[in-house]
Amino acid sequence: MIEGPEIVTCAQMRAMESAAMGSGAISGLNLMTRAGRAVAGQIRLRWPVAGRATVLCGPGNNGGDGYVVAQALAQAGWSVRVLGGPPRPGSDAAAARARWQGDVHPLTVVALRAGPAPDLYVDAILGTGLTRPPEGEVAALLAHLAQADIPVVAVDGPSGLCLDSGQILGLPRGAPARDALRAALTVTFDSPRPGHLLEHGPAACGTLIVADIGLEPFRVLGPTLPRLTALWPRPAIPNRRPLAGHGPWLRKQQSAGGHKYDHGAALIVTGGPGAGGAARLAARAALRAGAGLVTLAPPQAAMAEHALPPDALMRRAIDDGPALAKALADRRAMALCLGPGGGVARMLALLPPACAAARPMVLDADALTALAQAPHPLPPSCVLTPHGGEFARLFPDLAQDLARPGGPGKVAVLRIAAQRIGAVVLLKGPDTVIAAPDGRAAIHSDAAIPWLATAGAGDVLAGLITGLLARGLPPFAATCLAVRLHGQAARQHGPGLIADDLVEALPAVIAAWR
Ligand SMILES: NC(=O)C1=CN([C@@H]2O[C@H](COP(=O)(O)OP(=O)(O)OC[C@H]3O[C@@H](n4cnc5c(N)ncnc54)[C@H](O)[C@@H]3O)[C@@H](O)[C@H]2O)[C@@H](O)CC1
Ligand SMILES: Nc1ncnc2c1ncn2[C@@H]1O[C@H](COP(=O)(O)OP(=O)(O)O)[C@@H](O)[C@H]1O
Ligand SMILES: [K+]
Repeated sequence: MIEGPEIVTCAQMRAMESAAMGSGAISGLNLMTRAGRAVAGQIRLRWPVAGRATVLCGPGNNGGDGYVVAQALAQAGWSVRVLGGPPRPGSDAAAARARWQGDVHPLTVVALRAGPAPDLYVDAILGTGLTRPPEGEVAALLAHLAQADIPVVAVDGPSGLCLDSGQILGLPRGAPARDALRAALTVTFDSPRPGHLLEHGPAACGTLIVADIGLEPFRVLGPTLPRLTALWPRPAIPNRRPLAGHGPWLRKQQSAGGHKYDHGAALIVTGGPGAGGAARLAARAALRAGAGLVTLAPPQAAMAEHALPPDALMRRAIDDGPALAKALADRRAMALCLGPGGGVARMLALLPPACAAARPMVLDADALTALAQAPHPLPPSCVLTPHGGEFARLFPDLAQDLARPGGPGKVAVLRIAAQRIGAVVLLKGPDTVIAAPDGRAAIHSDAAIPWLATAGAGDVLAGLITGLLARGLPPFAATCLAVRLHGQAARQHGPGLIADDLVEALPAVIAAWR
């Protein structure tokens, strides 16, 4: 299957920790020691010359990790100053604090300012135990770290970032996180959490490192917790969970024979006169994805506009619903793409026969608006690719949940959307989230490729998915692979990208991944 490393929620992480401790094989203090030492190791890798560190330790286990970091850095010759809040008596954090041989100053801005300026701060104030927006002294400390021109290393996550939703608690959703803490480096444990990759997460975390602390044997992902994977970034997790192979698909080895029809055919419906560009981008991408035959379907009045390169594109006039139904009676018309530049009225007319044909299908742009206006049962193997506005038209109640601070977060909302509509749903944006009706989900962070937000990029994505569907890839896998190809094409091209470049960059991406 085409999947990336597993992402675990905070609750799953706690369940793994409990399972590990319950097995008797490892204690909480052991785990804390591994976690803290992993952070110290990453610091020493990046700052090889021992310097000064100020470690801020909160009252919970995140703070406990912090005392271990302090001890490990001090042993390596660092000059370490520790600020700490009182841990719960008898807790692992209290035990870790007792092992720290130096002073512990109060966890206050006054104490922070009283010491010499360090070379780096270690933020071990709050991790997965964050339950409310930081306020008072904690909020003041975080504001101080955010403004200081000194690198911050975050333990598990920057304090204040919800590691499930990716929202900085206390900031309105979607608000720029300019004044919030931005770590230079975040070291988390076992697997990324959704919040490292969603919303404010990527900017707040800086470089994300995932350290193995030996929890793998205690992975307790029951059937009620379907897989959530990271398509990008791909954190280095030592010795396990390599990105599963998509090479055969990229090499076109899955097909039974060598004929172009054996590689699948796709029909890309275009808009009326003057509105064919979006569908052309989608069609070119479907060809690059390896579909054997791609046909553009404009209305008769726009046919002449499509007598353009690439000559590899076929054309077939489709004026109305009956004409589409006739075209789809040809068994070779394998997969369908409806929406890019399509026009809402045309999509309203074509959606019913398209759904009736029960072919693998991508609905994008105007087809999504049409579907919102005239809800229609979808056939199996459908993929919907809305941006935020289209999503709100299709799922107004879920869009409100998404916008609510402290709400359920994108992954949970997308899972509900996919199950409700019975199709794979991909929500585009600076983080792309994909969910299938059976609960499988994936995240691709586009935060590092802002130049991908360019007109037509979504059309290319719709075409890529259609091309892979035409070749027989199941909808969730086709969508995940298309998103990875799309993102990597943007990454390899770099700034200055226009949507046409994405299409042309695909062969190099495929060549590198095969
Ligand atoms: N779960 C696991 O498998 C492991 C967890 N470890 C560490 O343990 C951390 C989780 O520890 P905890 O569950 O103790 O949680 P935290 O240490 O993240 O925070 C819990 C404490 O912070 C308080 N708190 C929550 N929100 C606050 C706010 N806005 N302002 C002030 N105080 C606030 C809570 O009341 C509680 O006292 C992880 O982030 C990680 O660093 C590691 O030791 C290794 C293994
Ligand atoms: N801020 C961003 N950073 C990076 N990529 C983004 C950002 N916003 C949107 N994208 C990506 O850009 C593409 C835009 O798609 P879409 O909104 O459908 O545009 P269009 O309809 O013009 O093709 C999607 O792949 C989306 O994930
Ligand atoms: K932290």
